[in-house]
Amino acid sequence: MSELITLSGVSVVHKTRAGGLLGSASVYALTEADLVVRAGETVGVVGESGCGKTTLARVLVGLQRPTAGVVGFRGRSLWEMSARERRLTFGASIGTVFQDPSTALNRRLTVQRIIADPLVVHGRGDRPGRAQRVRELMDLVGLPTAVADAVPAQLSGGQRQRVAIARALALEPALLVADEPTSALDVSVRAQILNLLDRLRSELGLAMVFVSHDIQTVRRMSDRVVTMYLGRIAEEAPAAAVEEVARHPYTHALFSATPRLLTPARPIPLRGRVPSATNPPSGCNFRTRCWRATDECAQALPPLEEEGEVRYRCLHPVRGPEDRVQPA
Ligand SMILES: Nc1ncnc2c1ncn2[C@@H]1O[C@H](COP(=O)(O)OP(=O)(O)OP(=O)(O)O)[C@@H](O)[C@H]1O
Repeated sequence: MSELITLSGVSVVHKTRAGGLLGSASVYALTEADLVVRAGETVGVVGESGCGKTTLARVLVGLQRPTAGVVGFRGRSLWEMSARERRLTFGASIGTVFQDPSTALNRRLTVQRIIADPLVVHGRGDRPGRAQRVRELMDLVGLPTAVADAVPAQLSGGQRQRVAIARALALEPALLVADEPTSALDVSVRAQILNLLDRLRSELGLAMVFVSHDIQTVRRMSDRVVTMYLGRIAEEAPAAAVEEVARHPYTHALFSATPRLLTPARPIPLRGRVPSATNPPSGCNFRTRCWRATDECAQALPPLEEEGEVRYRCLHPVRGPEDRVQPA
């Protein structure tokens, strides 16, 4: 599969005034991320709140310029393109769906105007051609033609997210980046939107980056799971067998935190919160919450290990059920 987007050593550091009298503080939102997204595949990104998932998504869609590293798009460096070229080529190739459709859509515009917007901005087609394309897109995402002249406030949450998805697909992108696309929706419509995204990626051959804090959803939606912790990619593993093949304790901790029907939850407590991104722990940044950590974990960032399709950074990887249990 050809490479669509590559991140090489990509970091995003925000300077804030949180330092008060001491001056500015640095927030390490994303640190030295290496990632490849290939045509047609779905990459799921998972981690707790504040782990840098949205920052990664914003880098992938070109909304966030990295403070270090290279974002490559079809072999070219994104931030070396002119702004015009970036918008015309990259902007048209990547669609974005964010968490909350009520804030992502212009409240004053009708559904058909919202969906047509990217076509207008990119000068695609004439007026009748665009109207035809809007009808096709509405049909594709399951929106009834009756809502074409409605404004977002007249729609349900699920319908609003369908509008956002239709708009994201208007320019026939090669990649759709969906950042927590169902988190703001009622539980009853979440499955419908996930099914829609699943159908679209197979029907349209789309590549997708699917971001969620819920590892079960990420596993279901993806070919590959990327686990993020405190701004770093901790692990990458094939989705189908992730629970068995994952080596990083954090990936297992995320699984243990999800409710399950058939097997009892594993006894891995994910204690406390993610530490501050202003002052991340040295070495392995998960060590302060990890039941397998030793003094060695504080010394240096663990090297990248590769076992088949699994890539992780951990000195004490999980290799069997006994490693998943916290010692008494
Ligand atoms: N513009 C900004 N200025 C300062 N800090 C920021 C900014 N954007 C993000 N951060 C910080 O960067 C870190 C990563 O944030 P990010 O939103 O990427 O995490 P996330 O995993 O998407 O979390 P959530 O699930 O809550 O959206 C957090 O500590 C956040 O507070």
